[in-house]
Amino acid sequence: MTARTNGKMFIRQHGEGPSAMLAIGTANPTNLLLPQDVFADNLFRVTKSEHLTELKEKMNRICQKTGIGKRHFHLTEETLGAHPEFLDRELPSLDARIEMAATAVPKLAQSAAAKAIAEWGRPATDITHLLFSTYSAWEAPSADLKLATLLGLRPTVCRTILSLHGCYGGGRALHLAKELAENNRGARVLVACAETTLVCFGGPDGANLVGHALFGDGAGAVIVGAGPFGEGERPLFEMVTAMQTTIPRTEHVLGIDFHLAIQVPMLIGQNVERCLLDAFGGDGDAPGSWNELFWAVHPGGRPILDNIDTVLKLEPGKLAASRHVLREYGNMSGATIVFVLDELRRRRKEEDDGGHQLPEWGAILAFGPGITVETMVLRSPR
Ligand SMILES: CC(C)(COP(=O)(O)OP(=O)(O)OC[C@H]1O[C@@H](n2cnc3c(N)ncnc32)[C@H](O)[C@@H]1OP(=O)(O)O)[C@@H](O)C(=O)NCCC(=O)NCCSC(=O)CC(=O)O
Repeated sequence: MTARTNGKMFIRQHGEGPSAMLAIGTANPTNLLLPQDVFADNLFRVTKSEHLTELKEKMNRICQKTGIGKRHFHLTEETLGAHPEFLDRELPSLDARIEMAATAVPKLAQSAAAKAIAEWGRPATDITHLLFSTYSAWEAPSADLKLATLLGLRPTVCRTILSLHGCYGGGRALHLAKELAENNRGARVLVACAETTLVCFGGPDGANLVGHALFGDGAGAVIVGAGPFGEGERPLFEMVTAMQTTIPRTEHVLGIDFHLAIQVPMLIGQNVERCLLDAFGGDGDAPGSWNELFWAVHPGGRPILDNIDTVLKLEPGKLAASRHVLREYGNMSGATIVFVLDELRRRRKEEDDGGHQLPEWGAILAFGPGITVETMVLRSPR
């Protein structure tokens, strides 16, 4: 676009697409690290629910099947002791949760973002846009301003907060960052995602066991930019195309509380291939076998990954980065996909150093309430 105003020529230039991820950082709260095999004991003890023996047995059965080894949490037994209202749904607890999250969530995001910025190697003041995705912080001015201040971003940084997207928030933020970077020459977009379960935490009941067994706390950050790339900037994954799909008539099966309908893994399994074909621009342009790709899939739960393996006929190990993140951290909602991308690039580097032939093309799949699927086609620069 070119326009002439007061004799001055304004030219809006586009970046040289496609955009790319230039650096990745992750962080977890250090307050509490719980192995999954003691999670039920801990939960029922700290919530004074040990008399609910059948529920606890069921919790143990569920925990064993999650594919999770451990998770990090902001909330500790000590904090819960000071907030008995977090355990009793009859008592008002929203103000206390909001106040706690207002500090904890931007700080967690800061830890991840500082690592991404350090890897990127340029000053934080070179960031032009901030996209902060979280379901865990509700206040105004919003948590993106706090994060920008903590990081020392410049006053003209364009901030946007993405709220309540849940587990597809990371995918949505990356998708939006791609569009911003490609449409604004020189833009460097900081994507930050941070989630903490303290906003949904409650005493165990018949409906929230699976949520308790799956979710953990964490933050991820990615720097996204399009060419021309500066000295020292190294594209990790090119972001080639991106799509969002809402699966019709599934709006009631997933919410940002701990209630997850039992059909979720099946519904995702039934729909991912169509989303992928659309993202690749139709059946003719998709790879002959999905095994030709590398994969970054949101590990919403073990059966979700199992179903994707089955419907896409993936070879064992194709979802290894997702299974690793699920095992080490659990489901950290929108932040999880950044952990998967980080693990994926680590594994690819190791395999490359070992002389293995690596797939050039890949895909991101992230899911959340809606049911919404964010799909992105990636390419790894040679
Ligand atoms: C809960 C599981 C670990 C159980 O593993 P399996 O299904 O292999 O085992 P299973 O069939 O023997 O089930 C064990 C027990 O869990 C119960 N069970 C299974 N799924 C359930 C659900 N969604 N809600 C309530 N109970 C459930 C079964 O009835 C059974 O109870 P009993 O033992 O009494 O017979 C797994 O199904 C799982 O991870 N499900 C969650 C997947 C999911 O919806 N993820 C989306 C997360 S949300 C997300 O990522 C996006 C977002 O939030 O935005």
